[in-house]
Amino acid sequence: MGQVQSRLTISPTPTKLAWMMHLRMLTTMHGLCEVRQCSKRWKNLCPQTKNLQKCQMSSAGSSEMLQVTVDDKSGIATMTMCRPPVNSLNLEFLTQINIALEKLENSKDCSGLIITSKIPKIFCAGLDIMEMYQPNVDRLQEFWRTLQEMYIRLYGSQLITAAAINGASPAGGCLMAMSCDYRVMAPGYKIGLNETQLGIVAPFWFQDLIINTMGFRQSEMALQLGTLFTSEEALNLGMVDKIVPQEQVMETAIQEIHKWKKIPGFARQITKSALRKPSIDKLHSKREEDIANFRDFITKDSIQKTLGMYIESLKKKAK
Ligand SMILES: CC/C=C\C/C=C\CCC/C=C/CC(=O)SCCNC(=O)CCNC(=O)[C@H](O)C(C)(C)COP(=O)(O)OP(=O)(O)OC[C@H]1O[C@@H](n2cnc3c(N)ncnc32)[C@H](O)[C@@H]1OP(=O)(O)O
Repeated sequence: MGQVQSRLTISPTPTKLAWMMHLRMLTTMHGLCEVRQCSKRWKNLCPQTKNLQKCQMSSAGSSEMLQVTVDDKSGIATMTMCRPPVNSLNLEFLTQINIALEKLENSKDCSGLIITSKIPKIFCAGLDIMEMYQPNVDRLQEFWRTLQEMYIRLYGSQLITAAAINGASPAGGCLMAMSCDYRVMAPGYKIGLNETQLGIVAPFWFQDLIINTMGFRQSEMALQLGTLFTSEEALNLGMVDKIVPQEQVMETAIQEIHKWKKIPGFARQITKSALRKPSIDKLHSKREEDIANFRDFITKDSIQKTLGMYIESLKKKAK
């Protein structure tokens, strides 16, 4: 019974049309022709393979930034991020993630999704800071819309989603992990919404997400202080659900999804949707306003100066 899951499919609504147009515009603007080709290739490949379905999506110039595999037997997909050096989320990478999320959501063979990283000691360093520093304003706005899209897709996914956090996960990396249903983390890494430490502000939907995850009081402290928690602290706060040794992170995520799969899918999905819909609807209703706020905030001289200094500090640290 647990295996028979009905899934909300993306119908050709105005939202879907807008999304397709958005993707088309991106491919034109940023030369992402390979993304489109690869997403076609994904469609063609999957029915032909027998057991492990493998999809590799790459954008022009960089191969295998995102690897997606679907285990035919269990229906569990694994999305592995591999964008060196630190899996930072730029426009192209986010676009690939969104395309993959859409495909998996619409695939009748997929019931669960694990997000993880191939880069040692890093889950995801959050947004690519270079997208926000001395930006082209059109691209900056597209970048933010694409991040909103990722959150809407992942937090609102009908799939059972788990983050296998096998490395550092600050800011946007934490957003991605908290958008999943379950988080398993290796010990000794940091996770949290550290935006204020960079002199920037986590927008309302980041704030809603952390509040939904670990409650108001702890969130207001964490958000104001921009705290990066150790894995152990994050476990105590409910930001992550389990800590296991590094080499057991993936297997634990798989086992957890199997556990969730035993619950009748329709009941689980309706419950998830009821719990998460208010936050998602809020972002939907304020989407354009949020993009304008982000643009106006990021392009302020004082914020550009702060970001410049932060980039310098990261570079110095890296030397
Ligand atoms: C009124 C308000 C209205 C609206 C809202 C407005 C605002 C803004 C909200 C914006 C939200 C932002 C969310 C974010 O995600 S911001 C990004 C935050 N991320 C971080 O702070 C992480 C920074 N990185 C690190 O802490 C470390 O790099 C990390 C722990 C991930 C890994 O450490 P490690 O020692 O392994 O590597 P490093 O030597 O530090 O780095 C290697 C190279 O990678 C570059 N790097 C690191 N992080 C980023 C990044 N996020 N983006 C781009 N590049 C990054 C780093 O500079 C090194 O590069 P090189 O020097 O080798 O070239």
